[in-house]
Amino acid sequence: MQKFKTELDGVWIIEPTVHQDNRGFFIESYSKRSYEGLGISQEFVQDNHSLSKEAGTLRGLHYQRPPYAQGKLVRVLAGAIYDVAVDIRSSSPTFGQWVGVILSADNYRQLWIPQGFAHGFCTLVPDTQVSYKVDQYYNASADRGIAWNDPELAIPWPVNTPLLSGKDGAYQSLSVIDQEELFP
Ligand SMILES: Cc1cn([C@H]2C[C@H](O)[C@@H](COP(=O)(O)OP(=O)(O)O[C@H]3O[C@@H](C)C(=O)[C@@H](O)[C@H]3O)O2)c(=O)[nH]c1=O
Repeated sequence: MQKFKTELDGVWIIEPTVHQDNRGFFIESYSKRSYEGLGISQEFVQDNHSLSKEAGTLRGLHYQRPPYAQGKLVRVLAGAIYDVAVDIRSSSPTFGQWVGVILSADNYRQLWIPQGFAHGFCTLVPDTQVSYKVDQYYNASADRGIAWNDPELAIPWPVNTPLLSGKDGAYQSLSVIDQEELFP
């Protein structure tokens, strides 16, 4: 298992060791001791799993406001996504910057996104299934979002007219969100 830095402090790409044989493959998709060895020692309290039927489905950009902020360990079980983490730590020198990484069932890559980031992804192929562990429970009243097409973020999503939920079509740009709603 290896981890690779991204442009944003705290966000890591993880590549598990893949054991291939004549039947297929085997990976440890999470192991407390191995991830602690990589510096990811959060306790995960919830696992999430979503299916997006169409290519070009965009979910995001989502976060939970403090004190309910979530760290997320994201991977793809089927298909592929362009996965994005946006730094929303008000005191961060990289506030408002983002990283985008392709995660797929074929590359086995995972993205570790700690608390203090908004997260979103766009599917690259039909029937994409995404799974992620989170270190805080879901809290509907703390659920927040940033416009996927915020012109200041200018994220190069793979499609111009993604399939969105009603909620995701209505979020505002990061620059107009109150600092107390973000991460310290
Ligand atoms: C996120 C979440 C949603 N729900 C419910 C609320 C709603 O009825 C339904 C669908 O929720 P959403 O539309 O928010 O699902 P979705 O757009 O897939 O939201 C997810 O997007 C990605 C990018 C993330 O990073 C996640 O943390 C989460 O915000 O599921 C839960 O019960 N538990 C949860 O943890």
